[in-house]
Amino acid sequence: MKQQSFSNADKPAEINTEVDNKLPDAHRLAAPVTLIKGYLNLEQQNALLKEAQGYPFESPEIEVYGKRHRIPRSQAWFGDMGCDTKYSGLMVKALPWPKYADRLRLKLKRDFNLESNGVLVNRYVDGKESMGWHCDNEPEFSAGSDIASITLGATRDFIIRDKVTLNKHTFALQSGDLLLMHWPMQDRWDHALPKRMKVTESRINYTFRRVISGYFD
Ligand SMILES: O=C(O)CCC(=O)C(=O)O
Ligand SMILES: [Fe+2]
Repeated sequence: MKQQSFSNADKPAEINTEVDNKLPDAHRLAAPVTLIKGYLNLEQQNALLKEAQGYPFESPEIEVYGKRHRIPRSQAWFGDMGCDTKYSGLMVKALPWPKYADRLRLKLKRDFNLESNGVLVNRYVDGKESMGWHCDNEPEFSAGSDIASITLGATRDFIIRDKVTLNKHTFALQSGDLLLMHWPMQDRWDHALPKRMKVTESRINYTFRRVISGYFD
């Protein structure tokens, strides 16, 4: 596979996870997200967790500053035909939708009119696995579309950071929670899932996205 530029998420960034609550409210931009706690019930969570055990997760090796290392998590991409993407700088062809992931996509469409044609699934086996600061504004993502993020398994801190003020908000995402990242959040804010060494359980995250079909053809 041809190696291309790596994404910021895989740079060994220093992650300062301190929440900045010092700025008065008037100096903060409203966080362009909506958090829906307990969006999925236990039955729905379990069906997805079971299904995810069969996903073909991959943890590609990439080169960062001349050194090869595997990304500190594993990932799988499902989508409609032609809805390919890139992650960690590598081209990824869409695999066909698994049953429960597709049902969840339809539920998001019904509940929020969220249009998605692909989902990136990330698996973090424990708190040593992580994702660095980045934003999801790749050119293959359709303008004007929100990204829906679903958490299953371990509770982990998800941090968003204003690109200009560096003001941060932390969300302790729990199993079943939904976080909607509203367009154009990706232009104004970065986000990260920092290491949490005390976490021993695994976490699965689904981010439903809308990509431009045939972008890489
Ligand atoms: O695991 C998460 O909550 C974040 C995932 C993420 O930011 C991404 O897949 O782009
Ligand atoms: Fe992201």
